[in-house]
Amino acid sequence: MRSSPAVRARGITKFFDEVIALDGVDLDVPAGQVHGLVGPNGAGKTTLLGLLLGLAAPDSGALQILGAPVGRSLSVPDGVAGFVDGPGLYPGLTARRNLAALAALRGLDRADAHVGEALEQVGLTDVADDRVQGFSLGMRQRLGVAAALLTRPRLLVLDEPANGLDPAGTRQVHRVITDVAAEGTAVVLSSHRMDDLAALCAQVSILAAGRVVFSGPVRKLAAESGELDYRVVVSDPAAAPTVVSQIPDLRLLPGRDFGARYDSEALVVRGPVTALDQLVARLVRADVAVRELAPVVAPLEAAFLALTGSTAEPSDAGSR
Ligand SMILES: Nc1ncnc2c1ncn2[C@@H]1O[C@H](COP(=O)(O)OP(=O)(O)OP(=O)(O)O)[C@@H](O)[C@H]1O
Repeated sequence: MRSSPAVRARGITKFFDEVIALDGVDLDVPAGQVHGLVGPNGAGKTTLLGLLLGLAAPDSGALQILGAPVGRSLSVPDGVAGFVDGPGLYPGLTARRNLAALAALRGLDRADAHVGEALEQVGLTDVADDRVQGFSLGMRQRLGVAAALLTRPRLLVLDEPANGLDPAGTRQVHRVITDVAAEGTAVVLSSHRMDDLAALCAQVSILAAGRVVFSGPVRKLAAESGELDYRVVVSDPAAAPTVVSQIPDLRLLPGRDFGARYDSEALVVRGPVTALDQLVARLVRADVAVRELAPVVAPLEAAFLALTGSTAEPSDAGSR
C-alpha cells in the first residue's frame, strides 16, 4: 500500500454540458511529492482538483487515489483533504471553533490537540480565538490549510493556497506544505504564480484548454524557454548595436515596443543564453560596461506563455 502513488490518472475527461473541462488528462503524483498545476483561466485546474477531492466524478478515464480506484459515487476518498474555490469556513465562529466543529464532524479523537497543532502549523495561534469574519483573505487561506491538515491526510489538495497571502503568510504556508510533504504526504496544488511553483514543487503540470501540455520538473520547464528577450543597460548605448550585430544568434529589438515599460537607455535583445554570454564578453572587450542585464520575462513564465499559447502574463504570475 505504501508504494502506491497518491494519484494515478489516465485519460481523464470531464464535460460540463458542451464544455470539455478536462480532455485526456494523465497525472502521476507519488507519495511525498509537491505537484503544481498551472494554466490560464479556465484551463481545468479546479476541475481536476475537484475530482481528486471526490467533488465530481470523471466522465471517462481511470483515476486511482492512494491506490484505490475512484468510482462514480461522490465522496472524499479516505486519506484526502483540501479545498477548491477557497476554504469553507463559518465566519461567525472563531478560528479554533471552526476547526473544532470540523474535528467533531470527522469524529477525531483528541480533537483539541489536533486543533491546537493545526493552528500552530499555519501560524494562527495568536488569533485562534478571534472570529473568522474579521480575518483577511490570507488568514482565511491559512485557516483553510489548517482545516485540511486536521485529519493528517496522505493527499493534500489545495486550490490556489497562496491566494491573498503576504510574503510572511506565503513563507508560512510554503513551510507547512514542505513539512507535510517531507513526512510523506503528497500535495497537489494550483497556482497562477510561477515563482510559487518554482519554490515549492518538484514537478509541475501545465494545463491549457483541458489538456496537459507539459509535465515534469520545473528545471526542465525553464530549459524549454529557448530564446528569450533580455533588457540590457550599458555605459555607452551608442556603441552597443554594433557589438550586437557581430553576434550571429542575437537580434536587437525595436526599442519602441518596450519604451512604455523600460527607460529609453535600455536595449532589448533576443537570443539564446549562449549569445548573451558572447555579448557580455564582447562589450567588456570594447570597454563598454554592462550595468544591468535581465530577461524581460522570467524563463519559467516565458515557457508557460509559449506552451499555453498565451499572449498575456498568466494572471498575476510571477516575474516578481
Ligand atoms: N460547474 C461548472 N459548470 C459549467 N462549466 C464549468 C463548471 N466548472 C468549470 N466549468 C468550465 O470548465 C472549464 C475549466 O474550468 P476550471 O474552473 O476547472 O478552470 P481553472 O483552470 O481552474 O480556471 P481558473 O484559473 O480561472 O480558476 C472552464 O471552461 C469552465 O467554464
